[in-house]
Amino acid sequence: YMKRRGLRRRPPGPRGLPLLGNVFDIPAPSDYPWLKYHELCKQHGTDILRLDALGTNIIMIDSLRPAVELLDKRSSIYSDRPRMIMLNELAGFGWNYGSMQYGDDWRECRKMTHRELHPGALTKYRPVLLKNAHGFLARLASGRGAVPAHLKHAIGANIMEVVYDIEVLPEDDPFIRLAEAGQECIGRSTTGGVYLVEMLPFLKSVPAWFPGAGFKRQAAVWRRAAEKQLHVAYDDFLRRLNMGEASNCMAWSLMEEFGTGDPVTEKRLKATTATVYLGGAETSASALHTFFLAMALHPAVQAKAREELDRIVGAHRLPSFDDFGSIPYIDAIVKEILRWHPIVPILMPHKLCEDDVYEGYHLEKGSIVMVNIWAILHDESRYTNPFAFNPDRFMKDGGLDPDAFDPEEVAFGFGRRVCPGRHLAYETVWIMIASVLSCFEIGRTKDADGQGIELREQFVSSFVCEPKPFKCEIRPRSQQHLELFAHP
Ligand code: HEM
Repeated sequence: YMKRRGLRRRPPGPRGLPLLGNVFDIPAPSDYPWLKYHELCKQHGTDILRLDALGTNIIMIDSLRPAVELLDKRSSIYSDRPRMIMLNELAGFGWNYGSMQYGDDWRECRKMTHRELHPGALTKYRPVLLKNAHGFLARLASGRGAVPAHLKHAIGANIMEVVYDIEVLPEDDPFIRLAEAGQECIGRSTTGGVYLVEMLPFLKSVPAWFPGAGFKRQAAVWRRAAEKQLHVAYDDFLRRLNMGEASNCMAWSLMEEFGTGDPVTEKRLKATTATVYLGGAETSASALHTFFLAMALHPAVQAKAREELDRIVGAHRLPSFDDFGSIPYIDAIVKEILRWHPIVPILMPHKLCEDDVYEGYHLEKGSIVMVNIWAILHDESRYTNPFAFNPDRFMKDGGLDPDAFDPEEVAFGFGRRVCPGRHLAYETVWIMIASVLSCFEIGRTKDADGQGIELREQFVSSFVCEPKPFKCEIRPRSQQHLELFAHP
């Protein structure tokens, strides 16, 4: 057997050190790992790279073909997740089905989510998305506060109402704050290479006071956030349900459908709603933050979008979901936002649960498989001039070009783990963008001499990627446009 094993060809990668393998080749999360991994793949002339992290194989996929071939077409063996000790076991997020291992609990949670968030079911939540988009316009018109905070509020408001029928407070809402804490924990604990405990599971039993066991103290803090996120909103929903006050929302429909008599079902229902709350509260806000930067940098794109909005929607009403599918340039902007600086540049890790062979390479059972989403969406053979923000790349003869490769195929992941919130995310981002561009112009902030101050295309390096803080000016297009929505 050893002999056969020795003959098996593994995917290329940097030569590792004895025992430690490639721990020093694994890019730090703060170091734009998608750029580093792409570089490594180029150095080794491969689009499927192998690294050894203390005995665990990491397979990093750098192009579309192997991603689709393995994660989509062979999804029955590529849909597990690694153990994620920090997140699932130490920090108490084991209920989060996004990081749960493949199995019945995960499958049932996904089914529950799909039932509520597939495109047909989503139409019942469109009024919520529209209302919160208008609330966002009012906040922009107020001239107070910063865009990212308004975005987090609008997206948080959507998710709380869709999932639990909870109306959030105008400021400082505790449910939104909880979601932020949860996101921070996920972001910091899942980025490969952060916590040594992932690679050396025996460290899990080191007591928290032991020098170097800072991860345990951190986990204890996150554990409280994890507990709250699972229980607080759900309990609030149950309380209102008992008083006959909770109405149509995800928790309510799932309860109608599945009942709560059975404790296993109730556990799954609670985990499903909490996972959607966790997964849905930040990602779309980051995408929209990217949108504001792109618009401040590209006035011509705004002008073109406004021209289309004026022609299709007119100047006397705001866009609504009746226009969904009929303003192609807005879809082109959404697609380009997903592509230009992908919100999740490196796919959440999948785990291969059987030995497999791809193009003569042996891929070992237990390997952690990741995809460089950023690299696929910047592949020059697919997108000319990939670093430029250019929605027109998706347009042809005034409509969407059916031959342009759609970033949605990649930006939301692959196979059985594909993002279950992708339609909700798309519709949310779409209505927000259409609404904002109908009423406002986004421009550079001017300095004392009336010159636009320099604006940089800089992004944070983290699991969920968004622009670094920047200043821009948001001007209503006219008084008439302001009168299209209620504002204080
Ligand atoms: C622009 C917004 C979004 C982007 C770019 C995005 C992207 C992703 C990606 C790349 C994955 C990993 C898929 C994989 O492992 O193959 C994922 C998983 C997930 N997303 Fe999203 N997402 C977005 C919005 C949302 C929203 C709004 C929700 C909630 C409704 C959500 C809920 C989830 C959940 C629960 C998972 C885990 C799925 C599983 O492991 O089975 N996401 N998302």
